[in-house]
Amino acid sequence: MSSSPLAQVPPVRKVAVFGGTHGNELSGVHLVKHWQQEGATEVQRPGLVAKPFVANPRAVEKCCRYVDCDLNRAFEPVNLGKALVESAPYEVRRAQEINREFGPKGTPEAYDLIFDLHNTTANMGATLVLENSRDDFTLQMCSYIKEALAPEDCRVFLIEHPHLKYATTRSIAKHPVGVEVGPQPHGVLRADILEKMRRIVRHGLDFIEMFNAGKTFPPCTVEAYRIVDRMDYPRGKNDEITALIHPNLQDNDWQPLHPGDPIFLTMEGETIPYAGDTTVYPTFVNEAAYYEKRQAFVTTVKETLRARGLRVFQK
Ligand SMILES: CC(=O)N[C@@H](CC(=O)O)C(=O)O
Ligand SMILES: [Zn+2]
Repeated sequence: MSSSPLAQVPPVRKVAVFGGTHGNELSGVHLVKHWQQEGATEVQRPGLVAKPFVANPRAVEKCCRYVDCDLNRAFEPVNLGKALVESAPYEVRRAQEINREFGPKGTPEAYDLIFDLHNTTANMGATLVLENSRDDFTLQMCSYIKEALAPEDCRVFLIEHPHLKYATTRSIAKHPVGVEVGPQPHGVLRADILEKMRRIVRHGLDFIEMFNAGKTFPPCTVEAYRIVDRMDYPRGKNDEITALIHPNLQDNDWQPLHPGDPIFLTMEGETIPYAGDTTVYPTFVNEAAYYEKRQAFVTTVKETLRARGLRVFQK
């Protein structure tokens, strides 16, 4: 009989909670400003420091996603390393500042963990966005958060992919965790959505506290949805969208989409079916911010991720 070896991971002491990576996603903006004002007592735990931080203050001030370019795509090593000219986009300059304070990305000095708070107009509920399917610590934390929120759903969305992955703000941390909660229109605050986000962060911090204190976590599995493709809207002349998300698909994030199921509805009333040849799980269905990215929804496949048993490694 063989047992999977225990993952021994250094303590997670430098933690940040980012809001306003997108300035019009208001749950994270509001929570982070609140925690900054009340002295961050709600996010402090013995054995760690959690810093609430507004990632894109200029976009927050204007209540828009970004000023020059999407901050949550700006953390490519080439961007972070390049010498800045006067005319560099605001978000590229901001990415370098953030990388200096919380990174540098990929170095031992980097923050241990960043929660990056986002909202979506899609009906995704509570979602944890992961970048790495083999990070035992983060998977164990997701498993803990999912259990703590049950019977409410909390999905895990995995953006690990050879070319669909994007260079997120949180990717400068050793353990990046995106927190995506919807549906909420951008520029709007909803108490139910904010509360879900708040509970995820609190449970996540509880987990980190227990881990740092020496608790051993047994091996676990986490059901995840791995990104496989992006689907654009049908487009006509001048690149105009010629069909809308079909009512059968609208609000049905995470529900199985079978070959031949309706995905779009044209202005003439014609239904456009899904042309793939396997069942997929759509998400980010009709996300407002993705029209400009030519993305009507994302398709995912379900996958069971395995985490080894976990214990803190003390030098
Ligand atoms: C609607 C939205 O902004 N979603 C995020 C997802 C993430 O943080 O990974 C983004 O596209 O950056
Ligand atoms: Zn966002």
